[in-house]
Amino acid sequence: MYQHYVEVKDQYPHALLLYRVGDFFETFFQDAVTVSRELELVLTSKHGGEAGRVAMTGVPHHAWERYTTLLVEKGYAVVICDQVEDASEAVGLVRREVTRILTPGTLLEEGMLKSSRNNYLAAVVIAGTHWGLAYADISTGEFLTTQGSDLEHLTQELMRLQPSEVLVPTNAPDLGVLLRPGETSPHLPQCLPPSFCYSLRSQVPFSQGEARSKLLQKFKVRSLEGLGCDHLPLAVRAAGGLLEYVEDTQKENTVSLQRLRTYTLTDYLIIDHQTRRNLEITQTVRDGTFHGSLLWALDRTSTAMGSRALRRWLLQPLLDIKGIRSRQDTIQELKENTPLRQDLRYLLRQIYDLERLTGRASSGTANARDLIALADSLSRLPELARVVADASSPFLKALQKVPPVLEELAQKIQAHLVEAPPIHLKEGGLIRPGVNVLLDERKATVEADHQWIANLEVDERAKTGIPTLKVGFNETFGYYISISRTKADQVPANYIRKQTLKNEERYITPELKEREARILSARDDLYKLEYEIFVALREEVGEQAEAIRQLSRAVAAADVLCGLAELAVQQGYFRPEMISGRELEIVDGRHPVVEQSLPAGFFVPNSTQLGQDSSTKDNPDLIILTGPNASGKSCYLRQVGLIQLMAQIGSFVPVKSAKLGICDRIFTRVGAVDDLATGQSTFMVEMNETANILNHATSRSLVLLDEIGRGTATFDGLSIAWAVAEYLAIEIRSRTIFATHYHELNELAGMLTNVANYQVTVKELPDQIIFLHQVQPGGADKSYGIEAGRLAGLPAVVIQRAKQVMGQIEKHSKIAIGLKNLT
Ligand SMILES: Nc1ncnc2c1ncn2[C@@H]1O[C@H](COP(=O)(O)OP(=O)(O)OP(=O)(O)O)[C@@H](O)[C@H]1O
Repeated sequence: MYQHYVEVKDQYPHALLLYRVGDFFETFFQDAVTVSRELELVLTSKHGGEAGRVAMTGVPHHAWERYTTLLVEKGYAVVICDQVEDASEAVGLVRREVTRILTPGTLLEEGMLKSSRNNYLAAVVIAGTHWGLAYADISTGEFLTTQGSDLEHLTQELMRLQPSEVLVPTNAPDLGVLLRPGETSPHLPQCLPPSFCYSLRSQVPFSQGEARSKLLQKFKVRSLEGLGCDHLPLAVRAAGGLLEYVEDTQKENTVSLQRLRTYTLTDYLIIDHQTRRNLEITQTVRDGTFHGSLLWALDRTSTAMGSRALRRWLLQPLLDIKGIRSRQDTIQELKENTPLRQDLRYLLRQIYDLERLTGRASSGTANARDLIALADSLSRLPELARVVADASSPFLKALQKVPPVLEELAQKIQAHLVEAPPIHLKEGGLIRPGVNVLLDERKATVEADHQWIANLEVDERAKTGIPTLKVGFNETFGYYISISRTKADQVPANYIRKQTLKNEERYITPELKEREARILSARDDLYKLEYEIFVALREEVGEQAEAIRQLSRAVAAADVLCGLAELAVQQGYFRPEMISGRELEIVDGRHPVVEQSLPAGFFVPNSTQLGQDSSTKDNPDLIILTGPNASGKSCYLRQVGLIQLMAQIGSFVPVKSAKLGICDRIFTRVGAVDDLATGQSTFMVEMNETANILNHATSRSLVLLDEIGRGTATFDGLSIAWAVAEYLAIEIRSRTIFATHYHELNELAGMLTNVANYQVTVKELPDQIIFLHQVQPGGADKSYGIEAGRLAGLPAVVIQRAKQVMGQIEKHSKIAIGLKNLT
């Protein structure tokens, strides 16, 4: 056995090998040490012949999923080598084979996945500054590919996807290594962010020829034109290499991936990683929690599929007005029609994760409970179709027809499987009576046998006169007759003693043993047939995978929109008018997350006007926003960004009314945090982010700047802030809100027609400042910084001195800047 173990282990030197021995999955040698350390399990050792004492750590076979999940979460690849024949039937060593390779990106099992987010496996191919990226979620079947020519975009796309594992073809000698987050290798291209798991793979499957033929073969097409990637060699190489890896790791499970879809980054609103972080779209900046994020505030979905879809939409808002409007139409219909919305939500809540259940069915890992859940969900779809029968909006119409084949499939599953089947598939109890004649016969035989055993107990009690006599069964001895030791002298002569326990003696009789052989083989035949019927049923589901998934996608989208409609009703959101121009007009906007964290009515709404074609002071391109600390500048900035982003996923927004031009990108630069991980100072992070904005923003972008130039000397900082504001207003003409404590920037408005000053107002009382949180035209003339210091408890002498110093500075410094092109 050890020899076989070592042979298998040699093929997977970089993975942990879980090797089935009896009721355990064992690990040996160094793997045992690692597993014992990582899972805090006892490390034992056993004599292993020539190998001497062998370290081992085992986990019970029925709990392998739980333990494997923990190992995979810690960034290990795990190889499962299972027994593939019945130990009792084996001649010599039980045959074992690798049945599954689990890596972070190739999970299917329910307990290993998070229901509200996709689990992406990605593959990258880099050639100079050009790159190809493919990604798939094998649990839901999504499979996409793209290509680009700027490595920065590759990084941004990976940050959007947050893949669990990234495949990288290399010439590394140690192929097969899985680098855990933070681990480095000289073979990993520099541009790849260190926060992911990387699998170093051979170049071969990622070569043009191999990858291409893999895709052609998988999707049964003659050319890649239909998949949209014929002209994108790097995208093809990434997709082909990814496909090969999936097949390699899934072994006998065939994964049904949807048809490969090619996409372009410029099809979507671009939000870079910093902006996604700053706008707290999926997690908060402060502590990285979901609670307090935009997704948290917006998610009113009823299904896991809807929840995943909403996350995808928020990370990839649209540019296409038509697409946005058809989402809006659906929300509008659902918002206006309360009974429709409520009925739909009620039914959606009864639909399980069809996408992943289908994935497990088609890969052969679904159990009977999965199929029951799938059938129950499918059988809700006709009801769903009836509820939306009169609906007129696009996403509801998509639910109006359920292919009859799916209805029939649901009925068939329900007719075949018992209502509450066991988890194990090979121990019977799955199939209803009346499904299969042979099965019913076998059941009758097994039942007759049970009856025979029950009668035997009664008969033997009568024969022997021992009322406590029992017939029992265990896996080692089979059936036996148990008699308490005190009655042992009354045992008939034909009883053969088999085992002596503390209080009982166990016997067999030739008659019982003969019958036992029949009973056990009848039972095995029954279980086998039940399993075969189940597998055939599961395969039938697998054949309909594409149809089920197509409908699941429609259900997920309707769920997202229904949730957004519910949100719009609960929170008083309205439909923004989406236009192709540059105008951004928000009347009484609110911050969607802060508003929900405050008591009702406490949030102060504020309006915004930016970017009309003929810019005036009322409709500037750039707003300089001043106001004391904690008055609400950051909140206002983010509010505008979030409203624009929500509008571009098709959602209604927290406003009284809004007219919003489509943005190509949203940029933010918000309060600097030291990026210790990359060894950059606060100021350098700030400058990098600002450079990125100035190099990429267009007149269609929305730029939100919260302080620039704070991390350096005042005059340096002010000078940079001035030059940046001027460049944005004159050269780029993006729509910009620039929050700052440098009041000098207010002078810009006097020189440029497309710049306006706004301030967040406060009310000053003798010993306190009241924050009104109202944004009004005009620049603040005072920064209240010293006042804030006093309120925070700085000693009175320090405050006094600070006022003196400020007076001096104000007296001596007279800044006259003027405009770049006017000087
Ligand atoms: N419109 C509003 N209505 C009600 N409360 C608000 C509003 N805007 C901001 N707040 C509250 O004020 C607090 C401070 O806001 P914010 O952080 O935006 O201030 P700031 O002006 O950016 O401060 P600093 O200059 O110190 O960064 C927020 O936590 C929020 O609770």
